[in-house]
Amino acid sequence: MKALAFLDKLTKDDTLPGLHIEPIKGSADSRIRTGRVDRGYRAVLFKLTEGGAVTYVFHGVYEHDKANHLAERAVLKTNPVNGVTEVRYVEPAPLADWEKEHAEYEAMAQLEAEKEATEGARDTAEETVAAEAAESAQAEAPEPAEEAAVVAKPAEPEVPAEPLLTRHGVDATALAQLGVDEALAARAVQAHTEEELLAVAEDAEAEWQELVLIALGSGQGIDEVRREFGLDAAVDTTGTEEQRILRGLQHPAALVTYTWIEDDEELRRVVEDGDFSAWRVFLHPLQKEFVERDYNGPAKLAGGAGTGKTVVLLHRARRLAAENPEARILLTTFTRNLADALRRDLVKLDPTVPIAKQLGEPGVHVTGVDALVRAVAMKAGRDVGAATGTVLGAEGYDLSDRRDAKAWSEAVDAAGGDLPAEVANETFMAAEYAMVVLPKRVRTVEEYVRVPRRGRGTALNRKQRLQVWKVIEKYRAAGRAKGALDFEEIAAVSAAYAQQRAEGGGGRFFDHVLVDEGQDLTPAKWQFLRVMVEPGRNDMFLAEDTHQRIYGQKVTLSHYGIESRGRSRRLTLNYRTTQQNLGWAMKVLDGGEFEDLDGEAESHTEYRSARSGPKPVVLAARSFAEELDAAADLIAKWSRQPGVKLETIAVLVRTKPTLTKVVTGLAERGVKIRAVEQESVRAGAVVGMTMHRAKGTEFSHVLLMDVRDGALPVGMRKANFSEADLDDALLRERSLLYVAATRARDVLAVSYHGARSPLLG
Ligand SMILES: Nc1ncnc2c1ncn2[C@@H]1O[C@H](COP(=O)(O)OP(=O)(O)OP(=O)(O)O)[C@@H](O)[C@H]1O
Repeated sequence: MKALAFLDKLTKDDTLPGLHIEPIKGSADSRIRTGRVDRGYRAVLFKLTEGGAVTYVFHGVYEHDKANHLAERAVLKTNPVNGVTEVRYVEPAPLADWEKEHAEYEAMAQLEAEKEATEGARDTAEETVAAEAAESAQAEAPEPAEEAAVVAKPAEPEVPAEPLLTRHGVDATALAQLGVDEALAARAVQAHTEEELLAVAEDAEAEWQELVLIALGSGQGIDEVRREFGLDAAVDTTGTEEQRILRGLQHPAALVTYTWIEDDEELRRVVEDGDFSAWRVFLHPLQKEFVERDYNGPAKLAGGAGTGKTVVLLHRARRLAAENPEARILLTTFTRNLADALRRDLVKLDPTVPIAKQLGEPGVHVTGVDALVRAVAMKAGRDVGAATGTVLGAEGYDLSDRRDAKAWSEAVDAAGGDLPAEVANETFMAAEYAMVVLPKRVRTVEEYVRVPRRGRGTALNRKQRLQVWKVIEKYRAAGRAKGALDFEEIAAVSAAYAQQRAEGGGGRFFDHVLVDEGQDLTPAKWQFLRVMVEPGRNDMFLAEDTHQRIYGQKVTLSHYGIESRGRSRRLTLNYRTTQQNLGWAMKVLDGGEFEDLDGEAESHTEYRSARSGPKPVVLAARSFAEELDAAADLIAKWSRQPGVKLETIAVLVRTKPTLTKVVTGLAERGVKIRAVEQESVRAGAVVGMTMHRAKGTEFSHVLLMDVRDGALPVGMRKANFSEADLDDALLRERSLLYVAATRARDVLAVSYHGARSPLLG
């Protein structure tokens, strides 16, 4: 906070007396300056003067003596191989210590910030300040949790004979050609395991070098890394040193560390917020590319949990809105809670982004996809008849009436026949309807016996198809009698209406469509989103993580008219959680087979984090009461740690009834906990949530409870499931545990009583 106030004053006037900007005698770089942040801490900066303009490069805030120690040795220069501007030290220094103190300072500043009022309006900046990312207090590695009652620790993997980078075909020469420091490269090529490489990478003085090593260690090809970080361009050596340094600060690799605070409005916002949320300012080069690039058709961004897919969508929405204030931009996702979070974060990113409240208004319209489907259906009004005719072969539905949950089993009973149990059940029928019948607009038995059933795991012969259609007819007849539609039907009807409206010259509802959590959408919803926008430049941008599919069936977009192949890329660096938590979560995925929305096999082995922390703890108990005791103790311990607020601790469980029991049980043991369902998280209590509700959220400490055999995977009536439906249901349970585990930023713990869940391996 104080660092931000310092930066703010500096952009106004660097001669302000309170700043005490001073050179250091005998410093290795004559540009170095230190400035007063408060009694005990000083900022370290470089002052560049070029063509009469002054630019400060903000290096960080340190305790007084360390600041001087650093300032004596730090040198700002460009990397001779690639031109990236970096800070180097004339002699190796114990950076880790300084960083620790830096983080302590941030934690202290955070506490003080709570007491202090934020400063008011700002004047226009005269200088430009390139600010280095301030390590946030939350990035501080917490104390390892004590491993009480631990029964299961992950087995230590065997160390392979060949070093990690050698196995990926990378040697010291290749690293030198990228511009990685010789000493760092020499150590990196010796690392045998990912953990060792991560430890080496953490010592990199330049952040881009750390990220490059992590990317190469995860198996990313060297050419791809070179392209991603802009290391393939020829170095421009013209001009003065000052000019080269300024140019090197604009390099894609430098922009992971430096940003330009020229825009006073931007700085004011960051200062007033009292937190320098890195995601608002610093993007990974690949994230930046996704924000800025134009695509001639639907583009897809895949990526593991916490790789910043949502961050990219928010920046992209803002970019599109800034480029064309008249543009109608849809930012949508699966649930209302997630849409609310997207809206909040978009406003946080930039309160000047126009938010469209009504369908058809210019600006960014942020809404859950079901709400949008209904809004479009309501718009259709009387015109909806033609659309229901196209989809269902009948008219006269009331769009506000929903089907009830038992409708499928009633239809199965009413149709009779001798279908095998694994077909004659609600799960199979609802999926057949959503995956084949509705998206293919099947209205008659003749159409149904001929329709391709691509992607459906269970084959049906002609006789079985006739019988399945009987069930579907019963289902439709019951709906018609009530005039009611289910969620999928209304999406298909709204899609048909929007299509007919566009074909009749009525135009589209949006100019750009951005979708988060795409893996959870059904075919009818994809078809609906497809017709919201005219095919063409920047029409659709989709973010997905197939490993996080926890609803519905696997969808291949090209089957439903959305062709993103050739415009698909993947983010692999996890910004949210530690390597230890991520490693644990990825092990959960090991037993499953996954395909993305392009129908390509998706692996999770490339996901990495640059952060380190304690290993996840698994607590075993003999009874539910004992599990609650252990959980209450653990939460009490977490909440006593400095800086940990209750609402940053979450307890996640598989089902709503378990949530009720856990919240009651923990409250009886003195834990201040609140169950959170539709509403958003409020301060002052530990958060209890179902794992489904936790999708898209994050907490510093996460405890997954009741992860026992019989509770996760949740009990299924297995006899009634076809093999394919059972496999898919189990895959979703696996994904759910992965989603839940990847909500933890710093500390993850898992508990169960009785026998552990088979998903724990
Ligand atoms: N470039 C960045 N710099 C710093 N932090 C970042 C960056 N990108 C993302 N983050 C942070 O990482 C976390 C995860 O980001 P985000 O929610 O966008 O990821 P996601 O891929 O959508 O995750 P999930 O699929 O798990 O919901 C957030 O706390 C976000 O602020």
